[in-house]
Amino acid sequence: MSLRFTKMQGLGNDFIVFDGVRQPVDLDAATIRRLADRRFGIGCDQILLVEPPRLPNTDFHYRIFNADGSEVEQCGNGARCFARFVRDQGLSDQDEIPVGTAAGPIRLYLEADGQVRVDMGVPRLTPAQIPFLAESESVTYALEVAGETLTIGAVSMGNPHAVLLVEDVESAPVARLGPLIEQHPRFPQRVNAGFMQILTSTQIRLRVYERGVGETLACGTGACAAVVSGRLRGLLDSRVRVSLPGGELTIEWRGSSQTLWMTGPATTVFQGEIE
Ligand SMILES: N[C@H](CCC[C@H](N)C(=O)O)C(=O)O
Repeated sequence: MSLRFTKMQGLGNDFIVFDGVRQPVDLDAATIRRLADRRFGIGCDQILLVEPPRLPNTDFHYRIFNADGSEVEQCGNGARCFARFVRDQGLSDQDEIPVGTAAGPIRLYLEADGQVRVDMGVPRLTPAQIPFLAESESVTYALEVAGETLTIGAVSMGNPHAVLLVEDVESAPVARLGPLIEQHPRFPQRVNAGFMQILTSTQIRLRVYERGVGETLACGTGACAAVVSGRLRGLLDSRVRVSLPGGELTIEWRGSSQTLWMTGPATTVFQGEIE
């Protein structure tokens, strides 16, 4: 069976996007791993699948698979590429696109300048919502990792994130601590690990070791989670520029039960067909 696909990227976080509305797409974990492989397959961080709507008042359903084959609840850079894809493929002619995900509905807005703005919903902070094993909700938690006691924030944007403060992202021990945090037993669904350097109250630098992938050039939900954690710690304002290795996102969050907004680019790289 041959499948048409579109290769896309958001700040270097790259995706294979399949139209599951006009062609039947059935992806098992082994197929996903092979498609995502950068030598034996097409190569990507995540696979995005566009499907007919499942939730009321949505135009599409949005499924996300990590390169390791795991299906996950949310992907921020992918959401922006999703909006660009459905417009460019003629699946939608709207500038505002309500989309259902495993984490609930989000709304995508195609902006005049080509950027995409996403209503990412309200951050989830209780241990049960992350999920994270902790006695009670706290702004930060102590996490024992390889004999060290780390101070982390724990935030869900539908998918789980642990956020550490570091002095300098360049020298942060991402390769050493990333996998240890990702697999930590207190995160029963594993976790994405963000390493945040606060530059000012309106600008941070961030590197993310992503669950199911490893370090990526950018992580949209990771940027959201980092700003939430920084703001809860009293270190960040409500509008923050997040500089990731692959480029910059703008995150806006007014705190508590307010919705969080992410704005950034979405780029089509090439289209193809694969057996
Ligand atoms: N690795 C993430 C999914 C992709 C998130 C990231 N690519 C983004 O832009 O939000 C997880 O397992 O929850």
